[in-house]
Amino acid sequence: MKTIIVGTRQSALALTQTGQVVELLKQLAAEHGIACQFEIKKIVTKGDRILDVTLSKVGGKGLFVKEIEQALVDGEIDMAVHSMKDMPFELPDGLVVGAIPKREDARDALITRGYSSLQELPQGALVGTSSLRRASQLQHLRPDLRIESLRGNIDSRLRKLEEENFDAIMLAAAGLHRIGWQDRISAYLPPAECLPAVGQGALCIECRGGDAFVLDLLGKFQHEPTALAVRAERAFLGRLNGGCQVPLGAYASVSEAGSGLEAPLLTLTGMVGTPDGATMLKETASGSDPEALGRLIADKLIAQGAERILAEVRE
Ligand SMILES: NCc1[nH]cc(CCC(=O)O)c1CC(=O)O
Repeated sequence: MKTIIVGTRQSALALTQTGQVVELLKQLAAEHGIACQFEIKKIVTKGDRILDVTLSKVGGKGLFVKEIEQALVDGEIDMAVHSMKDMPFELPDGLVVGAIPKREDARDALITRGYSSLQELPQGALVGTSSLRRASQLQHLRPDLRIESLRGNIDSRLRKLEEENFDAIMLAAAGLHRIGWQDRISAYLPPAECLPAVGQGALCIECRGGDAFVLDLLGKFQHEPTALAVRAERAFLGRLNGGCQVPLGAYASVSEAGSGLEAPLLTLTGMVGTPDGATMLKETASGSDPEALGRLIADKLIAQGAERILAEVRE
């Protein structure tokens, strides 16, 4: 019997989502009469080793995926489960996205000490986040809030909420849902208030482009509406040379076409803002070609000065 070795980071979230993916793949394989078994292999990435430094200062793309991709190229693993939002725009030679499964909640969540919404936070409240995207949008809505850096895995960030006197922190809802901690969420921020990171809530299953066995299995795991939305968001990201360390967000929704004959319609909103939230560029458009739509929104923001904002942040 064929053994598929699945590589993952070793954070609580990574292990949980990889375990969930493997369970679903086992069911799929059984349904299709594909004989295989799975083995999970934990890999430590650079992003895991330097959890005490702000990501935008560490620099470099793909902090959470590089070592795992190397293991794929070297044949030490056959498949990798990543959070889509951690994926750089370009994949190394020889590797492909084998499947994009159905998206979890894409929204950001606010976890507070006793407040039930962003609006309810007291004047000058202290909010922990190391994401420039979250900081920019929070400061845009509430210029009075004080924002301080907060890194670490989900579990350690929740601990720091108590230990380091934050009034609130922000995390992706998807991660909290996956590890069963949804009851810690005080409020969800709708995309109209806070656009999520490109690909947030989605997973990326990566494999070798020449591995027909794995590609065949993963092909049955793909969720087409999610894949279309992620393609549009990542086309936007690619045009702006973005990573997860710049104040840029995007969210695409997909409406299934009525008759089933025409292509599904995508609606994409993208934003680029200054870290202090004073300038907030945002555009929305609809279309059926995900790459064209992503580039269109990026070009609209570039025409308003998005590249200047991103260049200043990268310096
Ligand atoms: N940058 C870290 C990261 N990468 C993926 C997730 C979980 C959510 C997801 O799968 O999108 C998180 C944590 C967070 O932002 O709260």
